[in-house]
Amino acid sequence: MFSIIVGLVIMASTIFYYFCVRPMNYWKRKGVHQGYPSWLFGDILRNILGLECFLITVYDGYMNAANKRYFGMYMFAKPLLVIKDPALVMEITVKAFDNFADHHDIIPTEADPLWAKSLVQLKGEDWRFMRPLMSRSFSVSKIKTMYKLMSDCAKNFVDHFKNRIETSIELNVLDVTARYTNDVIASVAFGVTVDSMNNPDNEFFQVAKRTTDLTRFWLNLSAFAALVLPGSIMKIFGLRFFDEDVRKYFFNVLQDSLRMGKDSGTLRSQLIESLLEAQSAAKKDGSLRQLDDDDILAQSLIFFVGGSETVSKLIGFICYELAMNKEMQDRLRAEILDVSRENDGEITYDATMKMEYMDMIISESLRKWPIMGGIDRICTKSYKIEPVTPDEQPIIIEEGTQTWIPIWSIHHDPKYFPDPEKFDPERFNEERKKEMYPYAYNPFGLGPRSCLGQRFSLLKCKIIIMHIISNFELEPCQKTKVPLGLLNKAFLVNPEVDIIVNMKKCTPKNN
Ligand code: HEM
Repeated sequence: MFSIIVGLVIMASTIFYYFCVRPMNYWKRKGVHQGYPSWLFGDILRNILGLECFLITVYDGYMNAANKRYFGMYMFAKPLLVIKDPALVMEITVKAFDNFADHHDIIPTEADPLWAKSLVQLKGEDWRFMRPLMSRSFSVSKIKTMYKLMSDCAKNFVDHFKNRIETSIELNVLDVTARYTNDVIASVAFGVTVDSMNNPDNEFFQVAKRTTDLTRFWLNLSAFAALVLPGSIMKIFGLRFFDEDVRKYFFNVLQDSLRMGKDSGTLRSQLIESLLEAQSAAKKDGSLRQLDDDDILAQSLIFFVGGSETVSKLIGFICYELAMNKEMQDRLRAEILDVSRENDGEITYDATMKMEYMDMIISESLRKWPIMGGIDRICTKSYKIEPVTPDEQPIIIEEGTQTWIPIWSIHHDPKYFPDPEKFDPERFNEERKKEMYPYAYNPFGLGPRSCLGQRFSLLKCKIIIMHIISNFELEPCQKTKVPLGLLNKAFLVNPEVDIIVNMKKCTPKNN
């Protein structure tokens, strides 16, 4: 009996050592700096418990690894190489793209086949096939045609508040900007008109809200579970991105929109138009790679997952910073009104693109609040990082290893952005932009896999800010949280509390 117990203890200790202790020395064995990971959970225990935002955990590790170009972390037992040095970031994302071509599976294909078809998750040849097709939908000429649709939604937003009797309104910024971004997506990606400003209970908005809430418990649980569980187990527990009813709902919306487009001879969805062209071209020439309806639906849903929360949060942070910095707000208003006067009150796409101070404000907001916080690349072909400092040795990154580009940390590193907590749009004036450390500013990622929606997001953001600032004054109120930090339970950039500011109608005097 005694020997059985001893045997079991030895077996349990050996298993524990091999699965929970030994993996936490992976980077040490390679001579790479690492922190103090805990057994089993690695460096993410506080994130799993919702005690700290993952970006802050990485930032602490980043600061502790002073003078290093990279350092190691662990997500449970999975090693993660964090790239600190902007030149090395460029090497991995651009020069060595073929070795680091893919993202890791946020949710495995087996658990959520629709999510696996979206460009964000596509891999290898499938990604190479889809990226140029999708890029057509985001060309300058396509974006220009979206200008009017976006302006209509922004005008609806402003009218909603202008028509209210109060001269000052306490605004939960993210709540209302989510409604604006929703209406834009409904219009440009699905070709339907919804009015979430005046009718926030509309079904499209309600289903979209469920899809885009990236802080929702099940999604975060799924993302953590995907680090340890095989797809088949996740499928059994229903851990996925898109619920079946969400898929069905948007599939029907898309089908209706296509049918109506065919009947009237005009298809309003800019995105679908390009994909449908590709679908019928592939059918005609009998190409091996056909596009099915789920391929198209998956790309439309990216607008929600990649492009809804991100843009509404960016607008939210800009409103917050402008409310906190009245002089900057006044200067921006003056620029907008000047451009408007020059164009007889009608601001065009080209005029919007010429607003220099607007660009500075948005760039600095994305510097201080880089919505994605970081990006990953999976090593798809093993790669050697050559040493450049005396204390470095060559390291081989093995195939399958995950790397992390800590955008938040780099954007908050005083070495690249002095006084990083200060909101200072002057960092992006023509003179200082030239002095900026190369590859340190990357809110949209970089290289062939950088954000496809960059142009679209910036335009959508400029249009609404233009409408808000030319009609209202923003100022902090009692409920405005100062300073504003990050939400602990979120993985990426989320404000710790609602962003609440006062919005006052502009009087002719302050116009
Ligand atoms: C403020 C808004 C946004 C920010 C800050 C942002 C940021 C990012 C970042 C950092 C990446 C990863 C890039 C990389 O790995 O190098 C990304 C990827 C992507 N984004 Fe965005 N994004 C925004 C809005 C949008 C919008 C509105 C759309 C679509 C309508 C969009 C579509 C995509 C797609 C499709 C990818 C994957 C590209 C690929 O893998 O080829 N994003 N975005």
